[in-house]
Amino acid sequence: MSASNHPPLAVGSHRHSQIQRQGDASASTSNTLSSAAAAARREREHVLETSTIKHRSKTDEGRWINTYLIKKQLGKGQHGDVYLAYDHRDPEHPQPVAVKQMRRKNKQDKYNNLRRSPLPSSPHTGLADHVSATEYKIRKEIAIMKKINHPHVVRLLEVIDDRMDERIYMVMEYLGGGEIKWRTTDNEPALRVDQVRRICRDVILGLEYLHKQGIIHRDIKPANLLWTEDRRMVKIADFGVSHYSYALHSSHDGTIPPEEDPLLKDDSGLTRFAGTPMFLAPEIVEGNIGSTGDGVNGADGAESSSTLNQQPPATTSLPQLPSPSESGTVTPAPPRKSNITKAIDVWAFGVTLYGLLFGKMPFMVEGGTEFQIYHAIRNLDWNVPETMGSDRIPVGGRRQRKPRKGEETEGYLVVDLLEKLLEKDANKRITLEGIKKHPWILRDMSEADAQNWVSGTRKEEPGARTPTEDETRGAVTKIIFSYIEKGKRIFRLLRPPRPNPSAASRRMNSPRRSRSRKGKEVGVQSAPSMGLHRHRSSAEVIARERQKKDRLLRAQVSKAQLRKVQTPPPIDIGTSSSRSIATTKSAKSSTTQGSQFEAFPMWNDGGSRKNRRGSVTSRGTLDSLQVPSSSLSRSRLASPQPLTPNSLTAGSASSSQVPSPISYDVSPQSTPIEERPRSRAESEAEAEASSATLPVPVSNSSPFRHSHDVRHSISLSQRRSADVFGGGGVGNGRAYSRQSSGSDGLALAVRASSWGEFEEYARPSEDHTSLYSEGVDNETYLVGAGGVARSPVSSLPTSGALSRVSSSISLGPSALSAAQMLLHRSDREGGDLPSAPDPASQDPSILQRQGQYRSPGHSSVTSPLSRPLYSRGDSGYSDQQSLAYPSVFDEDDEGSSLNHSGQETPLETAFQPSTSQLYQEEDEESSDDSEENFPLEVKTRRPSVTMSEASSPPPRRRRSESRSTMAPPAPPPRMSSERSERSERTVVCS
Ligand SMILES: Nc1ncnc2c1ncn2[C@@H]1O[C@H](COP(=O)(O)OP(=O)(O)OP(=O)(O)O)[C@@H](O)[C@H]1O
Repeated sequence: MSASNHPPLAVGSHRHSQIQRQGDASASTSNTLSSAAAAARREREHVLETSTIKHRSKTDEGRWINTYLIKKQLGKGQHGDVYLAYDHRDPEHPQPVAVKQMRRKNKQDKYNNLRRSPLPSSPHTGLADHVSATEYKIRKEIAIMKKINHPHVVRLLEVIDDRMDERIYMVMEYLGGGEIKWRTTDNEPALRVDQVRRICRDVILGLEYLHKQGIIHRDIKPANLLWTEDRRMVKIADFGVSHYSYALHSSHDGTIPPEEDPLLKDDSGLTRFAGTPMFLAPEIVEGNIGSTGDGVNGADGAESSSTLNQQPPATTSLPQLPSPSESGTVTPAPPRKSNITKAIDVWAFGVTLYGLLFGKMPFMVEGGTEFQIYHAIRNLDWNVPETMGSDRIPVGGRRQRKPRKGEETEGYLVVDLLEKLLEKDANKRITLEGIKKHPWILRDMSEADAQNWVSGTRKEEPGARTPTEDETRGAVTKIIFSYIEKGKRIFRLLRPPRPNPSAASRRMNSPRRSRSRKGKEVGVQSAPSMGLHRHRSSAEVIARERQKKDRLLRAQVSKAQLRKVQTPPPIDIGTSSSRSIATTKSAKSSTTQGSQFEAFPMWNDGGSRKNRRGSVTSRGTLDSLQVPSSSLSRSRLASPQPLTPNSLTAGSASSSQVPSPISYDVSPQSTPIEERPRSRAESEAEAEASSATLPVPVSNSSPFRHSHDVRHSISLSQRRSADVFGGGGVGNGRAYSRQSSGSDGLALAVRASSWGEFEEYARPSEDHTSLYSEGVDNETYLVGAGGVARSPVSSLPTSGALSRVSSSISLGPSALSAAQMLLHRSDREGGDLPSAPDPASQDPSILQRQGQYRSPGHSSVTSPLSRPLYSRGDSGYSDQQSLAYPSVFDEDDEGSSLNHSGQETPLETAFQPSTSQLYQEEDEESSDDSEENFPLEVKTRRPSVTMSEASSPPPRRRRSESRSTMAPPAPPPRMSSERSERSERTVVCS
């Protein structure tokens, strides 16, 4: 990037920049738009916190995460990848944003099972303590960024933190100018001196604001200073190692800061040695050098920084420091919080200024190790080249005679400022206030501007905000509630059907039944809840279970009777919109003609949407049925009758409409009522109405059918089919859930028994509460059957394999006998039971797909419970087969079939892979992105050195200590001259 390409830069102050912008009539429309958008964003008071990923898809345009269309990779840091995305909240004017996506756990977390030391007093300490070290850091970064609102600091706009997702997404304002390029490939300065000055002004203002907020950035360097798109302003980015100091915050005006997020105040993860080696202040590196026992600077790093005041003469020959291997064990110095002051940001700013002016680092040691760099930082003096900036302004040497007042050269002023910035004694180092008044910074400012500039930024910038009380509970509270919420959802998913006619009919008839509750209960009450009530007393549990057993036993008997009288006749409705699997792929445009329609319409839904445990039954199918208003009367429920062709009309056009994933904000007026995107509440209400009015073809003598929502009955059947027989629902054919890939008859039956056919046998191994229970360790998270669903690890065996293992291990003899009973019964009952047409039988492509594991004799199936889709002889299907189809289990159920508008998502979206597969794809995709699209744009950083004392598990440290006493550790890394940028990476060590 050549400096001459830049438009003239505004003077660094925000105010000045604005003035200049106003005067710049030639500003492009896009710039105007983007600054208007930026202004609008600035007005946004609070950082949005989104706990659910409702929409995730991959289209030709890019990847979608909720409202964000992710376009290209902007950068790659040690903490995550940053992408350019467009916020389509306003589809007319998508706004560019930067989305940083970070994994909650890195490999080290996964294998080391790191635990944070306890948080300070907080009611939520226990849970917060369970997050991984990486997630803890991410949350800290978020907590810090949530406090920030300043024109010279990158703003956080939204945090998407879905506990079911392995990643956390930080949506930030987009800075289109990218990182400051401070040197050319020839190691020459890339910027003019006046440009450097303007950058400095911006950084000073940003830093000043941060310090007043009690935030020490700790990683100031050119790479963390980003240009706005028009390159008129620079903002400070990357708070990955930043530290919030309560004392610093309160010291500025003597007031007690408002209640802060407990994470902010928690210093348990504070590492003294964090930042980028080349930019580390002497007071930070001193302990590191001292701890090597090299005898140069003291042994323990605990000496006062004032003892470093002696400035050794500049020299090119460095004393060779003994490597840790020569000096014995490396004893990490205890963290000295007192060293972590705002002075370290001032030092790093000095190093940055030096780099911008001269195109090199002040303490660069050609070919030296990091230890030698630290030694240079602490002990050696710096020198200056003859010229500075790309405009090659003469400097005049390091030691200059003081000119008369008013006759100072630019070179003299620069050196004077650098002297004060690169002062090794932190106590003597210039402060930000001093820097603001320095003549070089004030140079070329009018007196009025200078006065304005010096009078400084207020502590609370316009638009700056104090976190609300809610926010103060912030990240930690979020963790808890999201755990609880997800837990509740799982509970609902696993709750068994309650065959209590009076209660159910009461529920159905109650006008006060809340919509949301209706929506959530639909189709989810078929799994056992045994073992889920962990916190109940055992007596209570036993009593409850006994009652439940009795109830269920009665229900079983009635169900069996019920099945025998239940024969839904096929109904041809001509142009129904029921969709088979074959229509799935082309569903965007298709309206299936003349297909058969069954009294169990969802059976014909055939994979047109995700058929997964706990999901709402087909919206499309329900939509397609326009039940006459007469049938909407509740009284029909009391005496349900089979559907007749006349009672149904096809409404396929509306149901097959696939909305744009971004269209949920479209106003109702703009689209016909049937086609307009619907809210979730609306769709739930509709689904509820449809299901409530669909006559159920059951005998009047069955008291239980009345008590069930139709969707309950059907999705229960579907689910049982899917779960018991290791495959998709009847219509779906293949919609695998993670827990549904049993491979042999007995295993299948075991799973069936555990899924509620014999509900007294719970599925302890697949009990989802184990995922979320507090006492679960990382091992369980990773290898537990359910844990796979939320902690996908590529190296683990397939979920099917895990499920089988866990099932067979954890179910005892009683469960096995129950399974055998089930098998026996399914064999016995299979022939007598009513049949529903298999969509596969109507669709050759499905037959072809299923042909590998399904005998033609099974082309017609009955209630999935009564007649297994796959007989014992079929012995399920292999994991390989299951891999051929996407798993749809772990998508959020709100987002699985309905988008924000409540409409069905495009079918490709609905039939999307599991989260882990998505991750894999995303990984592949990100590498693709970086390789194909932006080979030159991606900045790859080397991973940091992490020697955090706080985050290292003690036993491991002891082992490494003992190892290091026995065998010499590897020599320290060499700092090569060619790869000097290595020193720019961020390190986190204590
Ligand atoms: N808001 C943004 N707008 C544009 N680009 C950005 C933005 N934030 C980050 N980037 C780009 O992404 C890169 C990495 O981002 P960031 O520094 O936040 O990640 P990191 O993991 O903390 O990296 P590191 O700690 O190694 O510096 C940046 O250097 C920058 O190029």
